[in-house]
Amino acid sequence: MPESSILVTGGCGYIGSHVVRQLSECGYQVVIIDNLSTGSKENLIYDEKLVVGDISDSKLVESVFSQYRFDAVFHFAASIIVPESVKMPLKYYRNNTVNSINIFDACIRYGVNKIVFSSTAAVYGENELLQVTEDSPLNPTNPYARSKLMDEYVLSDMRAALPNLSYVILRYFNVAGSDLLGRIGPRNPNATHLIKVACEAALGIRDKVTIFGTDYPTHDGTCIRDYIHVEDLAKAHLESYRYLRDGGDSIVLNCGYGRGLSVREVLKAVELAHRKPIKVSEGYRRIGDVSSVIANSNRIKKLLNWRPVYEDISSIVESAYHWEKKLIRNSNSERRIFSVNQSLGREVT
Ligand SMILES: NC(=O)c1ccc[n+]([C@@H]2O[C@H](COP(=O)([O-])OP(=O)(O)OC[C@H]3O[C@@H](n4cnc5c(N)ncnc54)[C@H](O)[C@@H]3O)[C@@H](O)[C@H]2O)c1
Ligand SMILES: O=c1ccn([C@@H]2O[C@H](COP(=O)(O)OP(=O)(O)O[C@H]3O[C@H](CO)[C@@H](O)[C@H](O)[C@H]3O)[C@@H](O)[C@H]2O)c(=O)[nH]1
Repeated sequence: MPESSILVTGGCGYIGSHVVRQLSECGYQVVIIDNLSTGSKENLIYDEKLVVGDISDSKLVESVFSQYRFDAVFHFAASIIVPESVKMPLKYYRNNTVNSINIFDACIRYGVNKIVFSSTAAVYGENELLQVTEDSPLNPTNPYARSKLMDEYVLSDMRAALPNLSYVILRYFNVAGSDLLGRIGPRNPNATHLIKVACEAALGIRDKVTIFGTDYPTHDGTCIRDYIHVEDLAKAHLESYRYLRDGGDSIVLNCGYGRGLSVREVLKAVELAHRKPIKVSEGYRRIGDVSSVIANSNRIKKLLNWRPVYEDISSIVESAYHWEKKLIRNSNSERRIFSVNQSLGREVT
């Protein structure tokens, strides 16, 4: 029987690849399924085993589960853009709910009884609370959030039917930043996330950043979010796995720091990293957005051996900013090689 490993769906994506990197650095064997729709092979720096394919493909999923012996599944693969989910709801219910069931079903059939699942703070929706706990009312306001909440219900029902199964559902708040050594980071060129967009605007990839709504009932009229560094979030996954291996029961955990920052405050932090003002315009509210969502993170601190390390917004923004700079440097040097080869009449592959 082959040595047991961890299956990571969506492991070439932004968050998944940081988790894969940390798992490899801790000596775990990792197998990844990714269709590379938004992820990239370049995010795998330790040459982990990658199966390029779609989790909707039952035959492919079957062949992966039958080929390896998995101790756990970390399920990241999903579509993640809130405004797109409002325009294309079925894409989200299909990829995030139906396709997740495909993976969960394989877990049951192959006796994989530990699942770490990527959920979202978006399941809380609009709320009047200073901080949301895992037991706060759930009121998702867009198809993306509802598609993820359905997965949570599916896992909870599976657990009720199969006492051997245990899961950790991690409700991520707003994830940002990148690997501190600048090896991996968010690569999607069509990013919509505030910090990436603002860094791109600072560095001239976009001409400006637009604030979506300045009339929210918050201290400066812009939306408030709890931004978490991707390195801290990745660590929460490794600790979740250890918790499950130690026999921990199924749980839902908020992954945030418990402090909220407005859009304007985030833009200030980007200007500080850039050491110059960035071009900002004020626009209308974006459909599907809620005014404020901040984590109460007492439970994760109590149940896992997890303590935030990069809580300061400047750490998050600086790593994001340096990553964007590196992407620009790399694409410029690729362009230079391309034009040198062209002028030498070489075929460029
Ligand atoms: N980024 C955030 O702020 C945030 C917040 C809350 C929750 N999440 C959740 O975290 C997870 C990862 O998000 P991310 O930001 O890394 O996004 P991402 O788009 O970078 O990563 C998703 C990965 O899944 C792959 N993928 C998508 N559909 C697939 C399919 N059908 N089959 C195989 N591979 C598929 C993509 O190619 C990509 O590599 C998602 O489940 C998302 O809902 C993200
Ligand atoms: O160009 C931009 C981009 C964003 N925003 C605002 O910035 C805030 C954060 O937006 P964004 O970075 O797009 O994240 P969210 O829409 O809050 O959603 C993220 O965070 C959620 C958890 O809170 C996850 O579920 C989602 O997957 C993830 O996209 C929101 O108020 C947006 O209106 C702007 O004003 N201008």
